[in-house]
Amino acid sequence: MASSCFLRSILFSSPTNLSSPRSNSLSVFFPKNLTCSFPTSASRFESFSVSSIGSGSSRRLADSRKKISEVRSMATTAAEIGKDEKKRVEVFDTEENLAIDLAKFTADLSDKFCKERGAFTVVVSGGSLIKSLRKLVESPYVDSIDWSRWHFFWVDERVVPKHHDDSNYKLAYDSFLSKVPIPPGNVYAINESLSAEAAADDYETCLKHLVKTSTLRVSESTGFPKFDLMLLGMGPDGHVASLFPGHSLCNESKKWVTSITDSPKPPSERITFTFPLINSSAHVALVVCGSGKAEAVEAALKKTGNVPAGSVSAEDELVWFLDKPACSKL
Ligand SMILES: O=C1O[C@H](COP(=O)(O)O)[C@@H](O)[C@H](O)[C@H]1O
Repeated sequence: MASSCFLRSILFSSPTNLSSPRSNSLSVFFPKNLTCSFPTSASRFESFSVSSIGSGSSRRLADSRKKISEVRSMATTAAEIGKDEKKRVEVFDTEENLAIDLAKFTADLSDKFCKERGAFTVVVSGGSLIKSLRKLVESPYVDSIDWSRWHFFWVDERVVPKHHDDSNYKLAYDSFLSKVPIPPGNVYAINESLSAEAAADDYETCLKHLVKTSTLRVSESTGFPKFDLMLLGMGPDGHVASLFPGHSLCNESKKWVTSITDSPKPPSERITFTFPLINSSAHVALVVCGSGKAEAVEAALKKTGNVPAGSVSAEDELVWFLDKPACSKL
């Protein structure tokens, strides 16, 4: 059955061309279950240990001219610690470098899935994550990514009009969707004219339709849809999507999409993917910046507290993208 999922036209605008500075990631060691990134050369370590946030040294200026293709190789992944080979943490000296690496990470997955299956299913959160995606709509990615193969979803949405400042659709549209040629029919926004409950059901129906047409894969282990990539932010309280600490929705095990009418963070009415759906994704990136989130990062990664972000997993790969302030408690 076709869903009434609201499909919105996308405007097109010219890409901007910006130089691409390199990124730097450093090692963070945790008691268990993590694979971490660390610098493999003295220059990379020096670059971090001098707290190069906003640094204008000539070395970094020279580095900043290095090609974007070098960025990822410099953030060498290594050192598996513990059992969970699917989880790793990358820490960047600046949010700028994080954004560069996140763009490369996303573009590489886009290439892989477009080649393998002719489609790339991407889910985004709202909030600060969207700003950290800005490098994707710049050169070289804006021209090299096959946007026609993208299918674009939201992990959660506030039940407000699409032009409302609280709308996650508006946030993504203004700084991302309006700048790339994703076919309008591949952008799956909620039908905000419905109640929260009906909008969640409608979105789930939409996903079921996409499973039937094989646009969405299904996880062999869970039976839930398996998105190729989920790009998530985290709130200062450790919430992800609209799954808040202590809320019963965190325990939902059957529904794919559900509604909340008592969100502790306004607006109160929202729809959200459930944990089983989120955790059936092939790849998940959890992107967290700022010292205001350091305690929640600690609680999630060291398992010292019960925060929703600590329950996020992925079938193939979960990567935490952190800036230095966000990992200050680790
Ligand atoms: O309300 C929400 O908050 C979270 C976190 O937002 P941030 O601005 O602190 O990064 C976001 O991931 C979620 O999508 C949004 O609805």
